[in-house]
Amino acid sequence: MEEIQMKVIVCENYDEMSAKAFGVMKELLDAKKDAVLGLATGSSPVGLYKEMIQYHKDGYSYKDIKSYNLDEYVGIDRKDPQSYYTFMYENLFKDIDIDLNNTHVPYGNTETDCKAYEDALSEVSIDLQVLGIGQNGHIGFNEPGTPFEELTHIVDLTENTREANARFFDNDINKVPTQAITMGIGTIMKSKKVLLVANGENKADAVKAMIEGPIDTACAASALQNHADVVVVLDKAAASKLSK
Ligand SMILES: N[C@@H]1[C@@H](O)[C@H](O)[C@@H](COP(=O)(O)O)O[C@@H]1O
Repeated sequence: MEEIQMKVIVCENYDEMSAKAFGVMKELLDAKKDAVLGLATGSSPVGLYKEMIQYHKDGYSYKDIKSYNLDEYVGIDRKDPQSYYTFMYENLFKDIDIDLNNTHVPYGNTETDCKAYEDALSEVSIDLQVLGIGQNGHIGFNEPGTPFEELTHIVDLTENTREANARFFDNDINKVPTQAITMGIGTIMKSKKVLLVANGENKADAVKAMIEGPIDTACAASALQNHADVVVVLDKAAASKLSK
C-alpha cells in the first residue's frame, strides 16, 4: 500500500502560519465560489479568519460559501458570549458577507440533534475542513479513546480540555461546560481536504503524536494519517518535537 504523507509546513511565527494556511484555503475559494468549508473555533485559526476577512475587504465575496462548524458546548445558549456560535460570529461571520443561513454550528444534547447535524452534513461535501488540535491530541472535541468511526455525537469533556478552555471562562474550570456536541472523526475524515493549524510549545507533543506516532485512538488526530489530503501548518514551537 502506498504510504500517505501529510504535508507539513513549518512557519516562523503565528502570523506566517495564518498567512500560509490562508494560502491553502484561497486556492479553493478562487476555484469554487460555492465551496463548503468546515470551520473550527479556538485561538489557533483566528489569524486565518483575519486573513479571510481581509480577502473580503479586498473584494472577495463569500455569499455562496457554506460553512459547517465542528462543535459546540452543551448547555450554553447560542447567544451566550462563550458559545462557539458567538465565537464564529465575532471572529469571522460578522466581518464577511457570508449568508448566516449558510452557516451551521451543531447545537443540542440529544441523539436526534446529532443525527440532524449529520444528516445536514450528508447533503453536502466539505471541501476543506479547518482544524486546530487540543493539547491531548483532540480534534473537534474528539477526546482520547474516541473510536475513529464515530459520527456527530455528545462527548464528556476531559479535565485536561476543560482546564485548557477555562481561559475563556474567567479562568474558572467550574464554569466550563462538562459536555459538548461534536462532529466525529468519521465525519471529519469524509472531508475532501483537511487544513490543520497549530502554534505554541504546548501543542508540540500532540503534533508529534499526530504526525509521527502510531495511528491510535489515544491521539485522535493520528487518524488523519489515514486521510489522503492533509496540510498541517505549524509555527516553530509547535513543530519543535518533530524528528525532521
Ligand atoms: N474544541 C476546540 C478544538 O476544536 C480546538 O482545536 C482546541 C484547541 O484550541 P486552541 O486553538 O485555542 O488552542 O480547543 C477546543 O477544545
